[in-house]
Amino acid sequence: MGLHCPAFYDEAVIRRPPVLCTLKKYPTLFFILFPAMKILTAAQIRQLDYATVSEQGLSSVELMERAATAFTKWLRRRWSTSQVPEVLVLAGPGNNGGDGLAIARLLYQDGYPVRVGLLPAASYSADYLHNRAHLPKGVPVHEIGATPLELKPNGLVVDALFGTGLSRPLAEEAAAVVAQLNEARARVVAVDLPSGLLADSPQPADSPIVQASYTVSFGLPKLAFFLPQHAAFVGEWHVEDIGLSAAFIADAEASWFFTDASAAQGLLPARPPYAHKGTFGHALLLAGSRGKIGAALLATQACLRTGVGLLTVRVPGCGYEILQTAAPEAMCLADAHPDYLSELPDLSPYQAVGMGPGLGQQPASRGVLQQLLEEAANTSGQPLPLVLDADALNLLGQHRELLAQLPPDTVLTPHPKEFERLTERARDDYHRLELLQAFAREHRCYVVLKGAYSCLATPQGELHFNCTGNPGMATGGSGDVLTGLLTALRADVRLTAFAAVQLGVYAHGRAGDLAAQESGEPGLIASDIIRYIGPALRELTAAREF
Ligand SMILES: NC(=O)C1=CN([C@@H]2O[C@H](COP(=O)(O)OP(=O)(O)OC[C@H]3O[C@@H](n4cnc5c(N)ncnc54)[C@H](OP(=O)(O)O)[C@@H]3O)[C@@H](O)[C@H]2O)[C@@H](O)CC1
Ligand SMILES: Nc1ncnc2c1ncn2[C@@H]1O[C@H](COP(=O)(O)OP(=O)(O)O)[C@@H](O)[C@H]1O
Ligand SMILES: [K+]
Repeated sequence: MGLHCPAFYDEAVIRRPPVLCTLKKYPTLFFILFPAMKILTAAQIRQLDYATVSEQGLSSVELMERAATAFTKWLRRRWSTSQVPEVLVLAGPGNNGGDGLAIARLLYQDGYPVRVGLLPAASYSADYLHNRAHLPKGVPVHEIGATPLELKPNGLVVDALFGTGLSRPLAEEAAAVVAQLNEARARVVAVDLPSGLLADSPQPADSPIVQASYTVSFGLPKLAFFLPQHAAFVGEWHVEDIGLSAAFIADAEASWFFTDASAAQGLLPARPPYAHKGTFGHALLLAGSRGKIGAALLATQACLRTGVGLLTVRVPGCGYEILQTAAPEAMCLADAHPDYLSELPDLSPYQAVGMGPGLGQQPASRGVLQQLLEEAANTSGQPLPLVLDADALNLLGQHRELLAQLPPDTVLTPHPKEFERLTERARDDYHRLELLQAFAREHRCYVVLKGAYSCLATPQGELHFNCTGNPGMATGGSGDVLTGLLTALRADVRLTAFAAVQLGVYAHGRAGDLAAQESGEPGLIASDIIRYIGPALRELTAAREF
């Protein structure tokens, strides 16, 4: 999906049976749910191909036909024959090109005006040759690479040059074709992957890569789709089910995952009928400084709306009346200092503490953070769950010696800039993921790297990409809402740390999506997200068991 692409907020998605799921903004497309929503490497995807063929007694050409049929159905749903003056299918020499030739045949049979451009190569895959031989005679075919592409205005280009078999950057004829497509700003639909893009690993910054408007992929999303640096190449992405081996996917080793509706559904236990407020925990928020009490208030309201049993908020003196007036459900402890936090209250009543929104970076507030880390680690039994955000992270970045004191399972929610302050400047998005994985492992914490596909790193080194949220949430205060939400879920002792963070990040994005249905993306403000936390959590709550 491209960061620029229109969001799609469809409440119906979560009402689908759990076996079907959908990705983020494209609930029109769904695929079979595998137990853990894994993202496989290109090498594993090749093995998956073989496993599917042998398990289901298929020929590889039959699997290719499934892929081509799925792609063609997708295209037909989007554009009718009368809406496109021409579909130019560009086919490379491997199975991606084979898919393209099968797609050209199917589209031609459906009545689309199809033309095929073949990229010459020293050798071709067997399934490519099969589909080349079965291309109907009525489809005009010509070579591409040496001569300029002739692109019809408003025509569609199907990019089937290279997919997961790409082994090196594109050069010569292939690079020339990509340059022409990109220069012409052609409307390109990529088959499986935009040609020239590696599925799961870094490549030189100047690699020729097709800038697709849409990418229609098969079975599972590729890691490359989740990285902001690829938004201009991948465009709006979709994954189509082609019945790949569920058994192979279930057994495959993976450290990359994605959280979609099916993965998040049921993560929140229903409230027991005889519950009392103690059942859901007492949370403490340490937030706000003069001029930024709003951040504390947003976190407060989000924490309340997430269902915390009791909430106490510690704000500087200037925030006391604001908090008491705007959030009567919360208790308020005013700090002795009027402008910023200078003292840590007694932690014994609390099941979780959130710190950071609007905090400021005063030395006294750093002292509060330091004391919090020490006391949270030294509580009897399990360490006190912490959620650290915003200026709490910036203070950690300035005093990295404090990182060694993070209690295990602490949750950190940096945006990329804050994460950089905790580690180092990342060369690219892949390097940032490496830093993220290493940081979460070393400090035995959960880190939510916030963005379009927020990435949750676990102490075990897993990376989970979240599939909810929209660009309307790129507005001040959205992160404060997440802090409040996560603090409430960490105070709920019924949830593991992982479930609380995975659920919280998903629900935050889902609340933003529901809010955007009402307000539109530009009109969305952080308070709107808070109003939809309840409806988002209702969707995700497990059935009550007696
Ligand atoms: N698994 C699945 O789920 C399914 C997969 N399917 C489809 O198969 C696709 C993968 O097909 P694939 O393995 O044949 O690889 P593909 O991308 O066509 O390229 C390989 C060819 O390109 C060549 N080549 C490589 N790099 C190059 C370069 N830079 N410049 C020039 N040449 C280069 C390479 O040559 P070599 O590296 O050996 O020199 C070889 O000839 C996958 O993306 C999907 O579309 C579906 O049909 C069914 C379900
Ligand atoms: N384009 C986007 N798509 C999805 N979610 C987004 C997008 N932009 C921002 N968000 C979400 O909004 C929140 C912004 O947090 P943050 O940058 O800390 O904002 P602030 O500090 O202003 O509260 C994060 O949870 C992030 O994942
Ligand atoms: K392609």
